[in-house]
Amino acid sequence: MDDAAPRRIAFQGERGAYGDEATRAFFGPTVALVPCPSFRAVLEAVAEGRVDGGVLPLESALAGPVAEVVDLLLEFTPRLSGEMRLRVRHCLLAPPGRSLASLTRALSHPQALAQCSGWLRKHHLQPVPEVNTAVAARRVGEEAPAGTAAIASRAAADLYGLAVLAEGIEDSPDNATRFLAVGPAIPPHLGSRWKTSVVLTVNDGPGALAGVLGAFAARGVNVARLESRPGGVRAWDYRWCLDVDGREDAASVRAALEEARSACTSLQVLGSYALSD
Ligand SMILES: O=C(O)C(=O)C[C@]1(C(=O)O)C=C[C@@H](O)C=C1
Repeated sequence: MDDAAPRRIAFQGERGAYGDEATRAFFGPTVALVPCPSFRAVLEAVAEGRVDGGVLPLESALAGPVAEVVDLLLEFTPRLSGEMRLRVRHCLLAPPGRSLASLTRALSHPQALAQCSGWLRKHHLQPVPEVNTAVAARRVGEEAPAGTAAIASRAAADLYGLAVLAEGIEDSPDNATRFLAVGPAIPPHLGSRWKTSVVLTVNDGPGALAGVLGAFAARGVNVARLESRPGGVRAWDYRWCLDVDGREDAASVRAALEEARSACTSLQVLGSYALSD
């Protein structure tokens, strides 16, 4: 990689998406942004070395995991190179001149629709899924469909010539999304806190998962996330995704992983990465 050249980082969506904002927050304003049509396309670009890295949303504080991304990370197992939390402040956007009363539908990414579901119910707007918030904003800007607004960022309003009819329409002021940087490019300015992500399967039986968790508890290692995904060997077997605080090579984490491994049918460390402050 040429050190002087800006790093090429892929994200899902178009300019004005939250992935765009997260990529610039991670890598700085001089990053070369590579918009991709899907989360899978981001990981393919990273795997094939066409970009230096990618940025993906993993989980929302309000709407929970982005299941597609969780599964794609298990499929591609890219290098995990950093984590950040982005405060997500949604706006209701419409072509200039439209009033809130004239609207019946709101187009957006399913995660954004979920994060604003209370507000949409209150204003009798039907949620309509679109692949990305910025794509929703561009479509509403270009096609101006009758009665239709988009939910996206204020930056998307400016980019696509839309008016902001309401701002901060997410159902909680704590709305934020955890983004992961993947691939060889390590974001600059990460902090001193680290996490390690692990995926494991256990035998079906009493205490199997408790045995795994106990290995971390006994060494004072905090389990920050525990999530189950389908896709074990047989139907109704689960893959458990764990994030624990600390680096894989820290003595406590290493010892906990070793003990946990003996209680698992499989255990794979996906990687350790630092968090932005
Ligand atoms: O649609 C976007 O703008 C995205 O970047 C995707 C995404 C997501 O999938 O969670 C990212 C952050 C917000 O939570 C809403 C949507």
